[in-house]
Amino acid sequence: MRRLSAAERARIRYTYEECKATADWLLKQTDLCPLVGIVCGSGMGGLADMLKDRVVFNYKDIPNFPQSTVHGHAGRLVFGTLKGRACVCMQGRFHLYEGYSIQKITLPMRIFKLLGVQTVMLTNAAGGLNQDYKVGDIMVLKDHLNFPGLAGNNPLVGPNDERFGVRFPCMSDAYDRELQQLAAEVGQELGFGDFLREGVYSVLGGPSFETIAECRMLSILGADAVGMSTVHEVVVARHCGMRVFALSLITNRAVMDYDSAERANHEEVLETGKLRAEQLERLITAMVTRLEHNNNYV
Ligand SMILES: O=P(O)(O)O[C@H]1O[C@H](CO)[C@@H](O)[C@H]1O
Ligand code: HPA
Repeated sequence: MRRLSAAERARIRYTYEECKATADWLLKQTDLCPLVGIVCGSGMGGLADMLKDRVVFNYKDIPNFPQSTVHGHAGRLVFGTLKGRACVCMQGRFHLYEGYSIQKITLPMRIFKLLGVQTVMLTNAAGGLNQDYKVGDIMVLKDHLNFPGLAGNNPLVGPNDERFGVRFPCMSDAYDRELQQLAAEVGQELGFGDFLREGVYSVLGGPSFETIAECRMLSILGADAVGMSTVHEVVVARHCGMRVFALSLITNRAVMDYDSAERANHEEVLETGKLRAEQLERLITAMVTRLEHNNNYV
């Protein structure tokens, strides 16, 4: 992991004007006006490679942007086209456990909004809690359990700028139902029915993986998968009015049994990402293509 400077750590949030300056800086250097923003989960950075006519920015060169510190998150913002549709893709996301503030790890969502993005497609690697899930399943998120948020760590804590959104945003419609339906249709057409699921994602702070008792608790509470990301981005994306689609690649089975010899580890997470890379790319591409054919979707 790269060491963070004291100044990088200290900064908590950015103003509307600072976010706008970052978005304008990016827009000045590309002719593309992306309507779709994609976030690559751990080991899923290959999704960014499917873009054509790419303009690539390293996070370290983007004003106000944090830096990626996690293996499997390259740290590049990639503009490009997917079947003619202008997209922007985060090849690497930020997590709470990297030491950034929750406002800072979600800054890219506000930059997406100011770039003109209308639909955000988030991906993540997650541990499967649902006993029916297998490693390699793709779970479309229909809802979440926001544990940091329930404990007061919500990215919208602090002064609210109405130019982004309202003080008290609704979250009962966080995951766009039409986009969930679209994923189901496209998944069937691609022959992915056997490994496409829908479920509830629970987010914890990490970076330690869960104990057996924690996994059992999450399962009892209705979670189908567990991870350390995505939900914070969803809250900020919804606050500023973007439509959200999210999926989890089940990279490992959460350990629920004291007799189990399984141990969660990041290497397995990255390996599973590689195994399903092609199907993930096909699903996202087909969905984006369908967005293009129906303006109601964006
Ligand atoms: O959620 P993404 O970024 O895919 O990463 C997941 O993979 C890492 C653990 O292996 C954690 O960061 C977890 O959140
Ligand atoms: N727990 C938390 N985060 C994860 C996991 C897990 O089992 N797998 C991938 N990300």
